[in-house]
Amino acid sequence: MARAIILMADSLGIGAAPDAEQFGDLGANTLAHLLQAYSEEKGEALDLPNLSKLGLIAACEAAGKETCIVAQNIEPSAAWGYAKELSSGKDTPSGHWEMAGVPVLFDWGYFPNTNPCFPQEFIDELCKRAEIPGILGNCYASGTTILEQLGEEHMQTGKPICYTSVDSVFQIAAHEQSFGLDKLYQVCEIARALLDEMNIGRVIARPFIGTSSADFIRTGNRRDYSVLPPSPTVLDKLANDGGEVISIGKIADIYAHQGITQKHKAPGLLNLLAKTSEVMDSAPEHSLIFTNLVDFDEKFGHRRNAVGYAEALAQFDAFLPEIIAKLKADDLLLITADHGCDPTAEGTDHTREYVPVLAYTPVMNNTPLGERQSFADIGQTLAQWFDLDATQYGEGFKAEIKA
Ligand SMILES: O=P(O)(O)O[C@H]1O[C@H](CO)[C@@H](O)[C@H]1O
Ligand SMILES: [Mn+2]
Ligand SMILES: [Mn+2]
Repeated sequence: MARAIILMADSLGIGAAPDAEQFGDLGANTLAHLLQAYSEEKGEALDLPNLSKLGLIAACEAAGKETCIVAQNIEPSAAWGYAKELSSGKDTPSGHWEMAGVPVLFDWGYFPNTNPCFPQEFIDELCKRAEIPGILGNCYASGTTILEQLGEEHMQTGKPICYTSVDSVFQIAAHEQSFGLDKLYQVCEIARALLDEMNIGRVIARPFIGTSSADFIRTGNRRDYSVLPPSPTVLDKLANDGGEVISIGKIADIYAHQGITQKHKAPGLLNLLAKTSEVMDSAPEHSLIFTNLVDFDEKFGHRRNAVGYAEALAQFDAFLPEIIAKLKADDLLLITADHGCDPTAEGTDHTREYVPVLAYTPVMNNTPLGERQSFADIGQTLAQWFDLDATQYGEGFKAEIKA
């Protein structure tokens, strides 16, 4: 019996994927570029000793073919590699589901980048069923910028702010008090039902508080309404085998609550890490602790805040010894990402990148894992780790790391 802990660093890409050009992402490299921006602004290199020891810098330099500016580049004492994505999109569910053994090989529905961008019949039906007087937005937008532009009008009119991006998403922002959180969730559920036939991956509730465009701020009550993964993931396999699948943060929402046996939420990077550490004390054998570290993406990647991203990464690095110290002999620690979000790229969208595949266990062979052909190699490795039936996709690497 064994356990596994996945720390999903949301958006920590490590170099443009071979198909990046098709996504307009030639030259993207989230990690290398945030390190560069940090050293330019601060006049000194960021120190990531623990991530470096786990092979993050080695993986980035191998995948992205760019030098990473770090204070010390320590020889890895873990298994490290990098993976490219088979799925057709560079969105969160695609990256996650592929990592759990189910790549998204169909095309999601997307809204056109026009103004307005949503079909009128859909909006009419949404307003009728939700009993709302209309919508604001109806365009591609950054979720924080659109609050500054339309938040006050929303409070005056009661019309929710609806927007999208290059991802397959329909996002609804509304004020927690003036519109009401429950009402926002209801509108999202109605939208979810209407958007299934358009194959839209997620409807996302984006509640916010504040009194004017000067102080609007999004709250932790975000909720994602995802379609179901197209087939059972390794999470379902483990849960069906009597294992515990413990979601920390957004994981349960991303997997549409499939194959999850326990859920914990916590606000912000350090609280998510602290919750992970706490859960490690009690999680039984045959359990997966799966944590999504969303701040990297939401607070820094999409906001194109490279220095903030770097500082958050240093906080993550500093927390790692506590997690590593709690690992038992048969525990597997995996660190990876679901896509890139290069904070130095144009626009505010994700970037199509390689992701790190870092694996550590107290009793192991330290070995380079090389270029992995799919994120699904992680799911297959988990299937091996927990003695489950093999997943359809992915090459597992348990034999390479197990001493
Ligand atoms: O700008 P915000 O609202 O953070 O939106 C981002 O969050 C969405 C879901 O991850 C992405 O599609 C991206 O557009
Ligand atoms: Mn993500
Ligand atoms: Mn994102």
